[in-house]
Amino acid sequence: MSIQFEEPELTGSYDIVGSFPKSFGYGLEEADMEESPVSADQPRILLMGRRRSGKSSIQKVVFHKMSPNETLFLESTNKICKDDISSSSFINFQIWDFPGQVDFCDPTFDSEMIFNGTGALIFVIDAQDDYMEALEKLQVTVSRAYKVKPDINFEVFIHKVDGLSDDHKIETQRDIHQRANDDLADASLEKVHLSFYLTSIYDHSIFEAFSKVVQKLIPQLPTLENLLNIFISHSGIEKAFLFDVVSKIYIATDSSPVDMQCYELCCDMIDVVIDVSCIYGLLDDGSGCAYDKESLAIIKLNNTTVLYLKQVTKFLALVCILREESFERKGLIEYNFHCFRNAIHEVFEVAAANQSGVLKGSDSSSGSPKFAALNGNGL
Ligand SMILES: Nc1nc2c(ncn2[C@@H]2O[C@H](COP(=O)(O)OP(=O)(O)OP(=O)(O)O)[C@@H](O)[C@H]2O)c(=O)[nH]1
Repeated sequence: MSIQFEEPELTGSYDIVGSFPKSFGYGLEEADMEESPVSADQPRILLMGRRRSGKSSIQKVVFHKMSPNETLFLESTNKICKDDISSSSFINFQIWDFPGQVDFCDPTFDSEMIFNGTGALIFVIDAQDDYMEALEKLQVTVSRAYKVKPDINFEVFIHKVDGLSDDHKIETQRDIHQRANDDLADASLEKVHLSFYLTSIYDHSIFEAFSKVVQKLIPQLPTLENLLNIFISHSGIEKAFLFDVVSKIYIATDSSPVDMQCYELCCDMIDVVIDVSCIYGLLDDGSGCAYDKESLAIIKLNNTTVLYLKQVTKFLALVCILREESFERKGLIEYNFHCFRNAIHEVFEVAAANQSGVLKGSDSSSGSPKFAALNGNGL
């Protein structure tokens, strides 16, 4: 495998002890750009479930780069932990990690306040344990939340599946799916939709699942997918992901199916780029950014595949997979990337303007970007 990096002057100060830099050092040139896909009052993603089901581990591994083995030493959570990740991530949500023993009958539990600002409720079930009690708790939790805010997305993580055989995983998912929906029907809540995911912190499944949860909360998702589709079809690219760099959650991808191996390859590429930048890209005094608007990396694999990463905004990166022969038209890809990047900026500028009540004129995202076609003609 040959690795070719094009990393112009990366500067910044980082603590690189086995984790992502805390001060990510985003380029000041974009500091004034509002990237939030959601309103300023920050909707929440709640992590609920029984004790020791793995809630804090999920939050630490996905958003704080904790290694899965370190989660063995996490102490039990005994009060609601509110984590605001918006300063380092595109994802402008608060993650609220609930203690497993939370009691809905407790008068101090203010369900109105807790569920009202909630976008998604993730209920974590330990698949290695007896899940009957967890299912009871799921039903009570969903009933409570649905009463307060019926449009919450209810997401069920069937977690710790690393300990299960493939057959056992499928059987467990089928059983939990069936029982959970039966319980809701018994409570006359058959119209509530639950989504199920098989997850583990020991592989990329937790990132994939979180990606899907977050995507449902991004109002601009159809526009982003559309832009990615146009970009790849005009550039000879096989697959493209728009990544939140700090969490490795993909906030959008083109409409071709997601292959887990491709996703893992792209996640690994982000790790390599940021690690190399942190180690070799900073100035001697430790100042600068590990990831800025010049960040670009190209990795050629020994199977005629090329990985291409480029900065889109201070939190987002486009990571593409393409064939070596398509990469011969590098100029075309770069030109189309430029159009794509501008379009993404417009999408979020319009979103920010809408949030602040200032509507942009006809030069908004509704105008389609002028991508060049594979034969080189403008569209
Ligand atoms: N095998 C396996 N173990 C996991 C996984 N996720 C978490 N764990 C382990 O599960 C245990 C409990 O994890 P926590 O994250 O503390 O669980 P919690 O739900 O936050 O627990 P409370 O704070 O008590 O509610 C830890 O020992 C983790 O290492 C997983 O995907 N696979």
